[in-house]
Amino acid sequence: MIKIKFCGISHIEDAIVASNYADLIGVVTDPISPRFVKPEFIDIVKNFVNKPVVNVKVKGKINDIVNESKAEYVQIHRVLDMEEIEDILSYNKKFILYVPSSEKYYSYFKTIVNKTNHLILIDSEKKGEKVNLEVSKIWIKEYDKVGIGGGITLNNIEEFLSLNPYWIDISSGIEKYKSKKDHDKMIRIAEKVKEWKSIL
Ligand SMILES: O=C(O)c1ccccc1N[C@@H]1O[C@H](COP(=O)(O)O)[C@@H](O)[C@H]1O
Repeated sequence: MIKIKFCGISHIEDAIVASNYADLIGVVTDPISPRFVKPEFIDIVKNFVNKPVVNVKVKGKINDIVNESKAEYVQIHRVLDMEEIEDILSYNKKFILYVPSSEKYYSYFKTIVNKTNHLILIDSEKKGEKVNLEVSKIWIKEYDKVGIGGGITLNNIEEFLSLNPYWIDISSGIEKYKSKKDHDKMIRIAEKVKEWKSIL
C-alpha cells in the first residue's frame, strides 16, 4: 500500500489522529513556515504517537538539525550542495531529501539516488504550487523510495496515486486553516489511499 506522511502537525490532537492514519508524522520546525513549532514539540509528540516523526527544516546546518530533536527522520527541504550530500552519509539517521519537480533538477535527483539510500520527496519548485506530475511520473519509475507532495487534496489525490509513488506527503490539503488539521479530511484521505490499494 502507498504510504502516507501527514505533515505540518502542530497540535497534539492532530498528531494522535495522524498516528492512527499515517505512516509518518511531519513536524515543521523551521520559522519560515506558518506551521512552525519549536523542536521541543517533537519530543512531546513522541509521547503520544506510535509512528516515526519527521523533523522538517528548510534552513540550518545538518548537524544542528540532526541533533535538535528525537525525531526518527530529518527532512531537509532545500537543494543540498555536494558537501552536504557527502555530510549526510556520515550520520546514522534517516533522511528525507527534497528534490524540486523540474527537469533541471534531474542530475541532482540522480546524484541523490546514486549516493544515498534515503527517501526522496518530489515537491513543487515553489511552495504553494502544484508539483509537476509529468516529471514526477518518470522519476518515480527510476527509484523505489520516491514520495510525492505538493498540493495533494481530497479532490486530486487519485492523480498522485496513479503515479504509484512509494509514499505521499500532504500538509495544506488536510487543513481546517493554516496550521490546524481537519481530522475528517485526514481520515478521508487515508481511506482513499486504502481503497486505491484494493482497486489495483
Ligand atoms: O508545510 C510547510 O509549511 C512547509 C514549509 C517549509 C518547507 C516544507 C513545508 N512542507 C512540506 O511540503 C509538503 C507539501 O505540502 P503541501 O501538501 O503542498 O501543503 C509537506 O508535506 C511538507 O513536507
